[in-house]
Amino acid sequence: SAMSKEQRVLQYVQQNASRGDPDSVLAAVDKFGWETEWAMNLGDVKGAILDRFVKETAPQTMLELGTYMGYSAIRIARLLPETAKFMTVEFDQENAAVAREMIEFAGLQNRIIQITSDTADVIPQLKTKYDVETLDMVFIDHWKDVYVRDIKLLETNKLLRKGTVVVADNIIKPGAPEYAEYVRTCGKYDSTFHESRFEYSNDDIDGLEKSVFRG
Ligand SMILES: Oc1cc(-c2ccc(F)cc2)cc2nccnc12
Ligand SMILES: [Mg+2]
Repeated sequence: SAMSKEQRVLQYVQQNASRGDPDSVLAAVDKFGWETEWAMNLGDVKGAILDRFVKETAPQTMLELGTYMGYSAIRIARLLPETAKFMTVEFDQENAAVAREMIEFAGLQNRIIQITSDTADVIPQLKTKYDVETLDMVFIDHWKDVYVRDIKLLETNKLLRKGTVVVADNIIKPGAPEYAEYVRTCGKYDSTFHESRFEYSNDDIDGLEKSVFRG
């Protein structure tokens, strides 16, 4: 059967990037996104903001909700030391399969623990099954209507500690208003909005919310 868009992106990466070179993989995905087919990766513009947050935080334990094709997992993992523990969770089996190959092509399969499951099932297992004590950083980029459910699950499962940095994509487009309202008003976070551009768009506005848990 014909290839999916995600498989076309993977093929473009395999034919145009250098194996074991994460920056060339990111550049290829971004070139494809700008010039050929839009896709819902974080992209280069918002990606540069996430890079800055990851460098500032230098997390030893990191969690990503929503792997998609693996683009932001590669963005994050390329900045982490060998000793860091980084888990990324994807529910869709086909996207997870593309991500596994993209991460392997980038040579980062030893830096990334890829989990194919529902985040609601994984979060309560992180301490017991994945040997996590608390998380230094979280990147939320899956379905907007489960952002609030999942950050509350992180809280109730005692996975956040004073200073844990939670970054969320798509605050404007498609929008996560309940999430923004929650982190900005519940009193548990110091939250700031970082305006940017929607992925592979010169016109549409989007942005990342950065919320530091007060402990
Ligand atoms: O960055 C994103 C953008 C969109 C999206 C799709 C279609 C539109 F028209 C607008 C926005 C969906 C997303 N789902 C999960 C994670 N990230 C997403
Ligand atoms: Mg997104």
